[in-house]
Order: sequence, then structure tokens, then C-alpha cells
Amino acid sequence: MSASLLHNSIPAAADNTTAVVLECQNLTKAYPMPKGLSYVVLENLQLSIAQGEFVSIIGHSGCGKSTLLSMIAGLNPISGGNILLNGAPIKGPGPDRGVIFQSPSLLPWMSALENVLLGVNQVFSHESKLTRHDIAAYYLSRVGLEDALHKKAKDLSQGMQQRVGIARAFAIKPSILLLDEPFGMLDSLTRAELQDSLLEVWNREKITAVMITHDVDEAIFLSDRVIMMTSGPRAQIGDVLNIHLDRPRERKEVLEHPDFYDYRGHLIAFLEG
Ligand SMILES: Nc1ncnc2c1ncn2[C@@H]1O[C@H](COP(=O)(O)OP(=O)(O)OP(=O)(O)O)[C@@H](O)[C@H]1O
Repeated sequence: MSASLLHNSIPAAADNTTAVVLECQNLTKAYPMPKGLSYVVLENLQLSIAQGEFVSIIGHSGCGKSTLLSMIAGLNPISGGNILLNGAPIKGPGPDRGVIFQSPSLLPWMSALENVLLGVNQVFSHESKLTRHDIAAYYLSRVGLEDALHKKAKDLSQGMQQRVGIARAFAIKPSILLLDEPFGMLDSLTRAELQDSLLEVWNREKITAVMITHDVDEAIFLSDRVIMMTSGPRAQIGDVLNIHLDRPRERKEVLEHPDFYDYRGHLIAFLEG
């Protein structure tokens, strides 16, 4: 198969000269309430994410993080403003967005390979069956599942199922990855292993990513930028922290980096403030 199908040539670092992939302009979301009232979760939120950036979003429970991500995914209608993906307004879900939820929701009776192929077959329908198989198998092997391609999803551990979820999202070669607390249900050891796997495959592809997390260490380890949301209602972006740690990153080096505890202190102070 052609190498271009397996490897993106997206620039490694996002800077001011890099193209904007995602833009939220005056984004507002209000949920209807009884008696004709509405609950304004987000109001006039502005957010711009450059190509190849890995951005995490943190904020208190209920501030509207999942609401924001679900609107970018096209699964939740916006109430005001705009969300532009590669300059075009988002009108609904689409394969240009790879979504990784806390629970991967695989089809339990299908193998790991078949689950990944569901998306690959749709997006690469013009490719041969062999090429589509190779794409799915490649991404499963990148997340450490080369020996589990034919195992049924129902027979995989929770961590392995989430690995399939990661492979499935990367394999469709989306413009942007949307991760909603992807490791929230895993024990701490599995969580660290999955973070390493995600980073390993992300380092090769540098697909623009937006991740919601409650874990400040995870946010620092994975991100170029951490966005801190104020508490709702009418949540906004309260602060932004740029993470200037070299890539590729190793967990031990990040934890021992002299700036790590400053970053951590900054994020925790915001959350406690
Ligand atoms: N479909 C809905 N209808 C009405 N209100 C909703 C709906 N979905 C979410 N909300 C409310 O909007 C607010 C934001 O919810 P959201 O799930 O986006 O927050 P969050 O920051 O992701 O929370 P958490 O960190 O706990 O996952 C909450 O007050 C929630 O109760």
C-alpha cells in the first residue's frame, strides 16, 4: 500500500504560521429548561487550534467541556456563533473527525480488526480490500494489538478495547481527533500505558487533537497547550497554558523536567481558585 496512506505529513509543531484547523467563533450553547427558560452553558467562546497541535481542556465538572466537544463532533447543535473545521462550518458528524470516548462502544461480536474496518471501509471505499485490511491492521499494531487482531471485542480487556478505539480513530485519517476523557475509566497503570501508546502513534501522525481530561498530569504530558475553562453557567476560556516540553516525550523525562511542577502548580491553582 502507498506510504502516504499510513503517514501524514502534517508539520510537527504548531506556531503562528501554521494553518488553523479548528475555530470556534462566539460559540454559545443554551439547553432548554422547563417553563421556557434556558441554561446557558457556554457563551461567546473563542478558540483557535492550529494544525498539528495537541490541546487539552480542563475545568470543573459541569462547566461544559463535553458539550463543547460534542458540538465540534457535530453531535450537539450549537445555539449561537460558529464552529469552522478547515474553514467550513460544521453541520453534523463526519469522518473528518475521529472521536475517542471514555468507553469505545465497540461491536462486541466483531473482532478488533472488523471494528476498525467499519470506519476504514467507509472512508477508504475506493481502496482495495487488501489495502483497507492493511490500514486497519497497521493502526492496531501501532497501539500494541498486532496479536489480537482477530479477538472478539467482547473478549478484550477494557484497556485493549480502548486501544481499538484509538486505532479506529487514527485509521480514518481525520482532520482532527476529539478525545473525551479517553482514559477516565482505566486504572492508573493501564491509563499510563494507554497515554504512552496514544503519544507513540500521535508522534508519527501529528493529527490535530483536542482532549478533555480531569487529570492535570495527563494534560501536561500530552499537550502543547492546556485550556482552562471557567465554571458555568456562561463558561468561557479562563486561562491558557503553553507547555514547552520537547517532543517526542518520555514520561520519566517529563516528570523530572524542572518546569513540570510549575505547569502543574499553574493548573491546580486555576482549578482551586
Ligand atoms: N442535554 C442536556 N440538557 C440539559 N442540560 C444539559 C444537557 N447536557 C448537559 N447539560 C448541562 O450542561 C452543563 C455542562 O455539561 P457537560 O457535560 O458539558 O459538562 P462537563 O464539563 O463535560 O462535565 P464533566 O466534567 O462532569 O463531564 C451541565 O450543567 C449539564 O447538566
